Amino acid sequence: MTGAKQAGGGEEPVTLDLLKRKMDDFTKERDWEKKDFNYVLSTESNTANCEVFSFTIVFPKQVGEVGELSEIFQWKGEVPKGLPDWKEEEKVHLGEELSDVLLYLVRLSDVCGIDLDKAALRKIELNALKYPVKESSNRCNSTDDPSAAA
Ligand SMILES: Nc1ccn([C@H]2C[C@H](O)[C@@H](COP(=O)(O)OP(=O)(O)OP(=O)(O)O)O2)c(=O)n1
Repeated sequence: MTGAKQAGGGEEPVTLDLLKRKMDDFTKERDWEKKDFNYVLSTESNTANCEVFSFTIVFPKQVGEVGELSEIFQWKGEVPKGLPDWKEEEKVHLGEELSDVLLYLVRLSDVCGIDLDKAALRKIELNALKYPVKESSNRCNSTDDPSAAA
């Protein structure tokens, strides 16, 4: 990934943590936290640490963004890697929709207290165990989808 401009002029590498912080700032600056997640803070002493929220906006909006992303590929048929035939503005649009999905995902995991870096790395390890190289290679030459049977 490339870098993001820092206040001092240097570049900070783009990480999930940077995106998380930027989304948090974005939401706080606009006072959208309550609106986004409809926080309900308990007033009862025995449940003082109870902080609940419902996904009134962010989760449905993310699902909507996935819809917008899939719409870009509607009627495109099979597309070659790197999208060599696509116009520059189509690629820019694709980048925007991919980013919307990523940013909402980062925000959702942050508010849920999920360490997405850790969870994703663990999932990649689990995937490797589920689909051992020996039994899963040459998938492209096969009409069977080994993941369907797993
Ligand atoms: N409560 C919100 C609303 C928006 N965003 C940010 C995350 C997304 O990257 C982007 C989504 O903005 P829009 O809802 O305006 O959606 P689009 O950018 O897709 O515009 P449109 O739906 O008009 O194509 O803004 C956010 O963080 N929190």
